[in-house]
Amino acid sequence: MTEQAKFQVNSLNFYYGDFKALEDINLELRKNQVSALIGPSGCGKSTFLRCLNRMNDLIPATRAEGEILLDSENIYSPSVDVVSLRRRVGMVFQKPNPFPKTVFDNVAYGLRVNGIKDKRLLREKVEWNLKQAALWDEIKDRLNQSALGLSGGQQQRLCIARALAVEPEVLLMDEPASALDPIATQKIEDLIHELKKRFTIIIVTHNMQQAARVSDITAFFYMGKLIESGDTETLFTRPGLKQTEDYITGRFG
Ligand SMILES: Nc1ncnc2c1ncn2[C@@H]1O[C@H](COP(=O)(O)OP(=O)(O)OP(=O)(O)O)[C@@H](O)[C@H]1O
Repeated sequence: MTEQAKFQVNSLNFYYGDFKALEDINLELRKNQVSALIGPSGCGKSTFLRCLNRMNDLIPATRAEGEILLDSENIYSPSVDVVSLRRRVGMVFQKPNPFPKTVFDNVAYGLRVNGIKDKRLLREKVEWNLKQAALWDEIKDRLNQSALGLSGGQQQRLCIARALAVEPEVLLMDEPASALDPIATQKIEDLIHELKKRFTIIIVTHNMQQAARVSDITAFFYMGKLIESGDTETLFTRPGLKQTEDYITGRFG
């Protein structure tokens, strides 16, 4: 594992029952970088992303082989506490999924779970995280209103604030902007750019322009295999393999 690596994935296979959804994945994901996972529908991007915080464990009859090192510790080793793993490796989903609670309570939720009771400290932390998610200015007067009344883009940034509140080290994002309009998408992309200074970010996207805009490295998956990965600019301008070139130029997928 290199000095810059946050995750080192070695010989990862993943199965849903008898179906092998990921085959022999080897990949380094670096600290304070944005890594984009691209590839046609069904190629295993989301499955791979969900391996990184063992969210797939929640799906019955699934099985992982190989290892995923997070700061040198295999997250699949029996001694790993999955709850604390998921605290370290937070996740934001495609569809914004705020709790049916107030804006304030959505962000305060994880803080309270972490044992913070002091009202002033809670308020400070909620404000800080909403600022981190570039949402504070828009909604500071609506903290006590339902999160469900926010726009889709605001809800997604609220979900990011909620994920950040538990102070993760890594943020997994599964198509975080695919349900949003171009302006809200731009805000999420700007935010990703800011957040990578403090976090390691791994994003699944169907949008290749978005991968090219936001990521430092890109990994191209096809039918459960990692075909090619590397520096985003190089991958998009001088891909090493014909399969990658065909995909990024829109010849298939
Ligand atoms: N819960 C599940 N049970 C069984 N098979 C699954 C499950 N989730 C995904 N798969 C299968 O695993 C393969 C990879 O799916 P995955 O969702 O990881 O692909 P993806 O690249 O993220 O696709 P998309 O871009 O459409 O979201 C597919 O063949 C899919 O049908």
